[in-house]
Amino acid sequence: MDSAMDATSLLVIVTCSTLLATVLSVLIAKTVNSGKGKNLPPGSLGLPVIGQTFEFLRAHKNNTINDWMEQKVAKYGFVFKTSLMGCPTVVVIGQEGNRFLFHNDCNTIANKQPTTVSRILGKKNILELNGEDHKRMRGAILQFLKPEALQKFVERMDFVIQQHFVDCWEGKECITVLPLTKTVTFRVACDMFFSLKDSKETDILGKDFTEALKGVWSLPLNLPGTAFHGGLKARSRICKRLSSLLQVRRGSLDEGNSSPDKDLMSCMLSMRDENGNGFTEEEIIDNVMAVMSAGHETTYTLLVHLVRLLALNPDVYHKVYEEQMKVLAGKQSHESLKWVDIQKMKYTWKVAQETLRLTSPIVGGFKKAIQNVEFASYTIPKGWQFFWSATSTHMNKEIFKEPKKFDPSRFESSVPPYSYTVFGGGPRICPGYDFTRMETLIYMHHLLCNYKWSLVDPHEIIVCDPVPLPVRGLTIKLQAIHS
Ligand code: HEM
Repeated sequence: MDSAMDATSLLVIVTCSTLLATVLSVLIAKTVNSGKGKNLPPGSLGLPVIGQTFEFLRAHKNNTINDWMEQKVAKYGFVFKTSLMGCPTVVVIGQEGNRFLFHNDCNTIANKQPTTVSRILGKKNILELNGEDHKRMRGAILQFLKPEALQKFVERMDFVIQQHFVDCWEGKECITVLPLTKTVTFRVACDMFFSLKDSKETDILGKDFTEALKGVWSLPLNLPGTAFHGGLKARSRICKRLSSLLQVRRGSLDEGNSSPDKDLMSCMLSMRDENGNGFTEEEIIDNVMAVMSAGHETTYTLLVHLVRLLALNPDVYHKVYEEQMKVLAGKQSHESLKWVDIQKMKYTWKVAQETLRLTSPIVGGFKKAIQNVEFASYTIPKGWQFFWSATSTHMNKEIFKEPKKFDPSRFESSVPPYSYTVFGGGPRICPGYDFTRMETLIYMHHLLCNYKWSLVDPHEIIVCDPVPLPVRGLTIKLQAIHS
């Protein structure tokens, strides 16, 4: 009964809001066309708006977003207007567009997230902040994520990952990669961000995070049974748990049993601005949640595709294997990896970069025009949103020759600016780059040094929900290496 009501109200709300959005878009389109810049290529504005959003979402889900974009580009060029999520949108593809969006000041073009982001991750989370507030919070997060600070964590991360291989891989002939990478990356995050090591507790928190993230990727409809409602409930459980962990971290700092560089929470608790003011509990909790959400799905998606693409490309696998064996040869038995070892894994990181180019966990992002802006001689009116597409730029054959081919050697020389945007760009470029690199390389080292593997289904379909992943989680056959 409940779910029938939910479905009906959902349909009514979607229909009403899209009708309203259609009317608004047509009105706004008229405004644009009377603006001082030349008119934007029509794209599809004015056609039934709901169709565009559904087409976009369907293409995203089926992992055919690049084909969808390619068709639009062939028809309208690299800048065109359409309507996505009920909002008039300018899609901008390519280096010039990326440069324009990443470097515009926040009084002209601001970060824009769906309302679900602030409701689930909290209104103080970094993704919601602009200007000075954003700078201050980003500075604090980078204090922990910058390479100089991360170096101290290599051994700790190495320990969690090695333990994961012992617990979940040893003695198995077959495993499914996706749930395991999800667990290990979450355990690493809990240890690094608030020193939580208990695996039962991290697994409970992990389930709540998964539910909260489903709420982020849903319609903001707070009715029992909806993903958004479940997400809000998960958020309040997470906040309760993070709040009690915060008291523990604060207590340890006050008693002198811990230091500010122990984990992200301790680092944020210890920071003071020039007036001696620290962050509030709300700011710390919202931002620990934001960092975990931004860093978790993205990283395990990369690991799953690395396992997949190495199995499909034996030549590349052999080169990665050689590199990891060289690193291993320089170590004492059971000695943990060090920062200097990570720096030796250059080819393995190129393979990861190429994996990200082909299967970017983030297809692109939305921004919003705060006032009328000019781009490529077009006037884009205040209130419109922009969509920048990472994956379409990555598939541009002018920049990446044979773009569909898996070829890590393209990263042997530097790629042109604003063409590889897997981590975004400008003042909001992903601050988790070095963390991702470190975790990925430690994981690959232990995988390559201990196992050979093959895919049970080399043709497993990839779907985006919301990140691109093999639909059945990528089952592999394992063979232990006794080195
Ligand atoms: C494969 C891994 C990852 C990918 C592909 C990725 C990608 C991105 C992208 C595209 C953005 C938006 C940039 C923009 O708007 O210009 C972003 C922002 C962000 N990422 Fe990552 N990310 C990854 C891993 C991580 C990790 C491991 C962390 C944390 C440990 C992290 C933390 C963040 C944060 C906090 C932001 C918001 C930055 C801001 O608004 O200033 N990310 N990431």
